[in-house]
Amino acid sequence: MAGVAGRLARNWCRSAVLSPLQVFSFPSLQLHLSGTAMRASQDDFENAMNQVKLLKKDPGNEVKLKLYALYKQATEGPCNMPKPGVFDFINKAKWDAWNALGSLPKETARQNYVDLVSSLSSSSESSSQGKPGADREQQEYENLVVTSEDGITKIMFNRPTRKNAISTQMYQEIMLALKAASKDDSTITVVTGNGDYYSSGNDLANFTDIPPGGVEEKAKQSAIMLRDFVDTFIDFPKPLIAVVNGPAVGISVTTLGLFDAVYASDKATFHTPFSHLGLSPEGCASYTFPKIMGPAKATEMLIFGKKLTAREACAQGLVTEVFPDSTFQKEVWTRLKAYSKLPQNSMRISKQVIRKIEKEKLHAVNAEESSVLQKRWLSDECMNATMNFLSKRSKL
Ligand SMILES: CCCCC/C=C/C(=O)SCCNC(=O)CCNC(=O)[C@H](O)C(C)(C)COP(=O)(O)OP(=O)(O)OC[C@H]1O[C@@H](n2cnc3c(N)ncnc32)[C@H](O)[C@@H]1OP(=O)(O)O
Repeated sequence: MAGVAGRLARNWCRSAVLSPLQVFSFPSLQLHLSGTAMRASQDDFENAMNQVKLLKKDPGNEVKLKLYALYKQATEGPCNMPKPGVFDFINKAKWDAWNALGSLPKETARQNYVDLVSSLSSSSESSSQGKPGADREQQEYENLVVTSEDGITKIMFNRPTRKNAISTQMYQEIMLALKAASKDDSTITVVTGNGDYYSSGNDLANFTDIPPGGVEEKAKQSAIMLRDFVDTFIDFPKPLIAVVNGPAVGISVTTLGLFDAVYASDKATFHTPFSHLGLSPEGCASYTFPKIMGPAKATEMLIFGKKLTAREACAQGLVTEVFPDSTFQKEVWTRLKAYSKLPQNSMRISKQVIRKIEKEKLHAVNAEESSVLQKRWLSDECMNATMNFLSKRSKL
C-alpha cells in the first residue's frame, strides 16, 4: 500500500499547479441537494470542502482516500462504477475506498466528511503552532539543512564534498535562512557544518562565473553580495551561536566575530589566508579581531595568515569554549538546549543592549571592507592565487 500511496500522492500532485492540499479542491463538482431541511448540512459540507483547501498540513494518502470516498458517497451515493484493472493502482485505490462505504446513506457520508475535515483543521492548526521537541525541517535549500527543534533553529552548511565552500547560491541561501530564523519562534539560532569541515570559506570557483559586463561587473556584484551577507549577521536579532565542528577558513572565520558565542571541537582550526590569496579582510574582522584579541594577534591572523588551533583561538577570545571532538556534539547540544529555554524576549533585548552601540560602526566597516575587496579581486595577486588553486597548483 505504501508504494500505491506514494504513486497516488505523486499522481494527484503531478500537475505542478496542484499542491498536495489542492488535490482536495473539487471546483467542477457542484452539489445538487435541495430542500430547506437539507440546507444547513449542505452549507456545512460546502464549508468543509473549502476548509480542506486551506489545510496547512498534508493529511496523508489514507485520509485523502477517506475524504474522496465520503465525498463521492455524499454526492453520488453508493459506488456503481466498474472496478478498475488491477494495474490501475490509483483508480483502484480510490474505487476500493468508495466501494468500502457500501450503502452508507448520503446524509451520513456528508456528516462524516464534515466531521473528518473539522478534526483535520484543528490538528493542522495545533501542529502549525509547533510541537515542542518535534524536529521540523523547514524550507528546502540546496546547500543547507535547516531544522527547528527545542526552540533552536539549526542552519547547517551542507556541501561536505567541497568542504562546505560557500558558493554564490549558498550565500543567498544563508541570508534567506538567517532572515527566516530571525522571524521564527525559536529562541536561539545555531550555524554549523556537515562533514569534517565547518567551512573552507568562499568557493574560489565563484570568480569563474563572469557575467556579460566582465570581471569589473563581477567584482561589483560580489562586493554587493558580500556587504548584504555580512549585514545579515550584523543585524541578526537573536543569540547566534556557531558550532564549529571542524576547520574553518576565510569568511567562515571572520564572521565568527559577529556571533554571540562560538563553540569549537578540538579538531577545528581557524585560518584567514587573505595575503596568500591577494585579498584583504572581510566580515568586519578588520575591526572585531583587533578588538577581540588585540592588534598584534589580529595581525598574525589577518595579515600573515597564521592558522590557529581551537585552543589558541579560545585563548585569544575568538572561541568561547573548546570540547574534545569525541563528546563535542553531545556536550554542546545539551548546553544549547538548556540555553534555549531561557526567556526569549530577555535574551533578544540583552543582545540588543550589548550590540546596539557597535551596529553603526560595524555597518560602516562592512561597507569599507567590501569596497576595498572589490578592487582586490581585480588585482593580479588575487587572480593568480585563484587560478593557482583552481588549476590545482596550490592549496592552503
Ligand atoms: C563573494 C564574497 C567573497 C568573500 C571573501 C571571502 C574570502 C574567503 O573566504 S578566502 C578563503 C577561501 N578559501 C580557500 O582558499 C580554501 C581553498 N581550499 C583549500 O585550500 C583546500 O581545499 C582545503 C585546505 C580547504 C582542504 O584541503 P583537502 O582536505 O586536501 O581537501 P580538498 O582540497 O581535496 O577539497 C575537496 C574538494 O573541495 C574543493 N574545495 C575545497 N575548498 C574549496 C574552496 N574554498 N573553493 C572551491 N573549492 C574548494 C577542492 O578543490 C576539492 O575539489 P576536487 O579536487 O574537485 O575534489
